[in-house]
Amino acid sequence: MTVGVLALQGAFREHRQRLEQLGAGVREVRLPADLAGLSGLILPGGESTTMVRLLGEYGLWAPLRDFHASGGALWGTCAGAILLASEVTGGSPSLPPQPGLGLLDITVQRNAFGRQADSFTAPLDVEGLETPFPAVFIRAPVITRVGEAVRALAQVGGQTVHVQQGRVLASSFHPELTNDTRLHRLFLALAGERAY
Ligand SMILES: NC(=O)CC[C@H](N)C(=O)O
Repeated sequence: MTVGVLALQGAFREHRQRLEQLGAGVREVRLPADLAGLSGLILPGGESTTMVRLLGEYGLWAPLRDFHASGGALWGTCAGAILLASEVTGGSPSLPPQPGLGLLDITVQRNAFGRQADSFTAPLDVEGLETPFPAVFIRAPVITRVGEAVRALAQVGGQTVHVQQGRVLASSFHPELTNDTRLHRLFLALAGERAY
């Protein structure tokens, strides 16, 4: 089984390392053709406005939606979670709303923890894990609305930060920046359910 990491910008190398630590085959994805034969794809953290622009330049919007429709698992972390959302808030009021892939029925608010709590690490209780996960938040978004089909799996201070809808996972934090590989392992299990 091979999984991909979207490698346009951001923390894709760290995701790659975690996946390789677990023995998974990993491919960096930059072009539509790179998606062929993958079981899952991680969209990393970074800067979502930049990634939105690059998705257009590399012609990836429709291929990513097709990848999802054909059963590929997706996991967006931080900026990647913003890319997956059906609605994005928290951008500049003078700009049109930032577009998303719309593969996850959530509203996500960018930079939601404000300046004072710009970056922090919190032990996070995640449904499905026996002990807390050390979650690193960096100018993180929060999920302010979850659709009926979406399960909220973790919260910080009453804010939802980790969700699942079918074969799509999204996390507000950076799971690739710690040595804890449990969430990557769960993602590989989800991706492995794809039949080839
Ligand atoms: N660490 C991150 O991925 C930050 C996300 C960034 N604030 C954005 O809106 O895209």
